[in-house]
Amino acid sequence: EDPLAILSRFQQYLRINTAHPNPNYYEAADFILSHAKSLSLESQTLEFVKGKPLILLKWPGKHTYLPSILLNSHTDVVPAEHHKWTHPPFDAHLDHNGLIYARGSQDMKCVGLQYLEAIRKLKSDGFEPARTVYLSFVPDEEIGGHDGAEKLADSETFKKMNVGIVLDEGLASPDENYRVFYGERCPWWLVIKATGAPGHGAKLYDNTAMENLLKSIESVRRFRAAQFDLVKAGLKAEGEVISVNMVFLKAGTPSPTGFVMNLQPSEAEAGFDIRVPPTVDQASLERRIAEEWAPASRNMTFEFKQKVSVYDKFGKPSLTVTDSSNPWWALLEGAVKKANRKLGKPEIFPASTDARYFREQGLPAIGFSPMANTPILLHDHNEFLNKDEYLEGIDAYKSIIKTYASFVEHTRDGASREEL
Ligand SMILES: CSCC[C@H](NC=O)C(=O)O
Ligand SMILES: [Zn+2]
Ligand SMILES: [Zn+2]
Repeated sequence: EDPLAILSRFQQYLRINTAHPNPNYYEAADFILSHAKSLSLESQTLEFVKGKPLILLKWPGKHTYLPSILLNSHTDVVPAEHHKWTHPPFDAHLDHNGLIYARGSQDMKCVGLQYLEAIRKLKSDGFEPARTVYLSFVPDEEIGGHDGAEKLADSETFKKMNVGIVLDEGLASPDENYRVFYGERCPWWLVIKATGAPGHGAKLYDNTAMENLLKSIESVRRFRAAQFDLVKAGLKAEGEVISVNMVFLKAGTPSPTGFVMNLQPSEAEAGFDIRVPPTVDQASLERRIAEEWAPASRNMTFEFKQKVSVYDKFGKPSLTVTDSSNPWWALLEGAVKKANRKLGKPEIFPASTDARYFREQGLPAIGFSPMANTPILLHDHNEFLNKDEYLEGIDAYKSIIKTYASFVEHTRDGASREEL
């Protein structure tokens, strides 16, 4: 097929404005459904929450008893500051260097459509899957996924799908190897609050709210620096340390001209975006927060706006095993190799994706977006993807989907289930 036709379908998807806070979900749904129809895939629109359609597509496999493959992607994108872009973020402009500029070109409309294009190619080759392949196009990932992937993973529909492996998004790779993720850090959004006696701005006294809060901030900063040093020294990867970033400070007594300057306030608070690797002992971080960052002895309290457990529902760290006990790894590696590409060392995703809802269920989930030789531009201005990288990604998925969908587990005596 003419690559321009393939690229023009990608551009069409990118031109649908699904940015928060008002994503045009129905237009995206119609677009995906029309593709599904042209590919003769079974389709279903699930609306767990009104106005937020989730599209589920099915390519039935020959062996319905085998666990299925789920290819997940989110249809929403983060907002863009239009005037700061070289090309408008929803034009999907293809420039003379072959770069397609658009919000969602990396995160992650590329992947959603690459799945479909790969299936289009496999179908035209006459390939028939042994395992059922599902595709989910979910809303709301960028705002937490609660009305999207989380509801899907908790649903009866999902149980019936008998999913055995999930593929979801990864990150672009500046070098020639694709990046691949076996887990992700858990978001803990912490608010700490200090109280203290108010008093005259000229008076030095102990236990003010500001002083109490500052002691905590100093303690958090020391911890942050120590974690960051491990990364700077090359001892740990970004996803292997706990990140803590202060995201707001709130204190002071407002006045018509700003803040009252000679009054020490009785309350002060700060917010932190903390990301916790699933390899971390959760209880010890909880103790640190309660004893060092917000100790009651210093008149401090704390609250989590969000706190995702590092453990799955069976109490195990929410990580997908990367050794030989998980055949999907070797299969992925082999399939990527067949497409003449290589995978980097498995990493922990530094932020959050919908994959956590599937790992939470105890399922293996792999984060992977086939973008090599590409700067990491997700959520940035001028997000772009090279057209050839996009097209090669389709071939990578073609190989992966073919490999995964043909995989028939072998029993210990070497006979496949099919033969038994
Ligand atoms: C934790 S809910 C928000 C999810 C968001 N995901 C992508 O950026 C993130 O901040 O990681
Ligand atoms: Zn994403
Ligand atoms: Zn994102």
